[in-house]
Amino acid sequence: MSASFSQLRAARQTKETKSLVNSQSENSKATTNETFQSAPSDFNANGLYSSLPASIEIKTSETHGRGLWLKEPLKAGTVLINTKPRVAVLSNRYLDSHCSACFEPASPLKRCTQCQTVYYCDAACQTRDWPSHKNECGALQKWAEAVPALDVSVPNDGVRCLARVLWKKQKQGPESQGSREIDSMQNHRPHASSSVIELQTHLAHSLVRYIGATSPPELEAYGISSAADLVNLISRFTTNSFTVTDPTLTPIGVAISPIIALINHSCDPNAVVVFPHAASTKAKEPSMQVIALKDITPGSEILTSYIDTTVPRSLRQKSLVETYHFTCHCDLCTSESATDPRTSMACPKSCGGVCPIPTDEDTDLPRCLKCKAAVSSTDAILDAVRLGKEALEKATSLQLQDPPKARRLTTKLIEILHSAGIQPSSHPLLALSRLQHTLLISSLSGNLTQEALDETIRAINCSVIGCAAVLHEGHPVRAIALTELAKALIVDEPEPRQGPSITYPPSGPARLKLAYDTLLRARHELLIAFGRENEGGKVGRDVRDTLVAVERELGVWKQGIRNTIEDQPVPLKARTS
Ligand SMILES: C[S@@+](CC[C@H](N)C(=O)[O-])C[C@H]1O[C@@H](n2cnc3c(N)ncnc32)[C@H](O)[C@@H]1O
Repeated sequence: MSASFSQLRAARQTKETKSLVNSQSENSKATTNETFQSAPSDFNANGLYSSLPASIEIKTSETHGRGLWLKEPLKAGTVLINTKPRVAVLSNRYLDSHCSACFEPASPLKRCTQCQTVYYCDAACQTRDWPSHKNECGALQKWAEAVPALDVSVPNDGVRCLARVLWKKQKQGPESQGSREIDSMQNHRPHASSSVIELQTHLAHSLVRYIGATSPPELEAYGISSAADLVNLISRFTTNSFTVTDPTLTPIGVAISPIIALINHSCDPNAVVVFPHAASTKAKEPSMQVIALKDITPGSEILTSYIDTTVPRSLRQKSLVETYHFTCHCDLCTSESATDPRTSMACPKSCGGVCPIPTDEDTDLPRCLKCKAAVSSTDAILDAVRLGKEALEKATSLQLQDPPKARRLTTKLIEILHSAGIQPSSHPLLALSRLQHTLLISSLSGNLTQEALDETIRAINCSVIGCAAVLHEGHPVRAIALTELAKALIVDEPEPRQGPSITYPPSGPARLKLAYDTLLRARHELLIAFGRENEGGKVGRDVRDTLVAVERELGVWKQGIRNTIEDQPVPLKARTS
């Protein structure tokens, strides 16, 4: 079986943004303790959210604002909402490698001859994108002429996305359904800190310059009659935008969907937002879907996660407050369990139990939950965790600029944290493992050695184990990590080891069998993560095809063994008996 590492994708950010990989819980405590009311019927009477499926209704509460609630039971892996983003832009980084209409990577791509900035697969993609690109084309040219340096010759992703919102508003009119849905997205401007206001003001200046408005009356065509209107729009964008991801969850763009933005957050979500890539041979545009991660009962709120839920509660709460201005009261955040796998380490007496990782705030020594042994070497553990966090920050910032350095840093700190007994699901070990796994995949070349391949497999296996402990079955991050493990296991071994396999990963036929079992697990999870009706998205369909090929190979191998056995001379003893 031969596979290549070029198929395995790298560069995924450890940090999730509200988007892709949103996960959630069935009934969070917050929802059970409060009164949620069906939204006034004028939501729909006004024509807002008219594309909401009949199985879903909008309800409101004082603490959460509006949210989406399910009226019918639904199974994990069911598509709850399938919509086109209102606007979407490719990130600057991918403008010359991906088509700006369908967001697919292609080579060769055709460049827009006017702005020379965006690329398309073909004339069909270009024609489809023209209504959105029309204003943008001229604006990009003017921007490039005016800027002082090449590295800022295209405005940032946020400015380009917001400009597309404004051009759409101008075309459809400020009173159109689309414009009103954008205007009714949650706005946190009154709660913004002074540093956020400064940032938003800066963004507002860039936006006005980019769309080419030179006086306030010109902005009225976009439904903007004051500076406050402009900053409100930017504030809504911050709270409600989504990260567009490619099939392996690499962030490649930014999108806005007012309907999907109605979904509230839980750190233990019951649904995820994905860009599954249609089952058709060629996706025409990035479709955005909300998929049930768990079986959901009628009368439950649909909840996704806005943030990376593999990190401990304190970090989750910090990013939710900073970006979304609320404190989460989901089951995961309010439960008192001493055994959060995000903050646990092995028993210091190696009894097989776990204990909480010590913190600076502890007044008593943490103890093993099984044998009650105390963790006495708290200073050494605190040091290891602190170093791990510093290395994670540094390696994350170096991952694009200097990947070998980032790789060395992650490898060193993973070893230190392992020796300190930190569990693979704990922070920052899991984050470092995920980063290392990504970096190792992208570093593999044609001259692959057995050692490098096995090291990569072990690293991916660590992140699979960690993710499985903290993310629900079928979570896209978990499903993709399993897929990458399976794909690494089927790469041809440069020097297969002889004799019985006692170490991980095994070699030879045992490796192929492990690859097959891992592919089966990955397929099961992909069907949930990216939807059964999408056949698990693009990756799910690839895994299905790979499974068929591996089955054939395993069949040949089993047949070969049978033939070999049948070809053996009958033992002498048997002949005489
Ligand atoms: C994307 S919007 C979700 C829809 C929003 N509730 C609305 O009415 O438009 C995100 C905002 O909803 C609120 N929100 C979301 N999840 C919440 C939660 N679990 N608890 C409290 N507020 C929440 C916060 O104000 C957050 O900034």
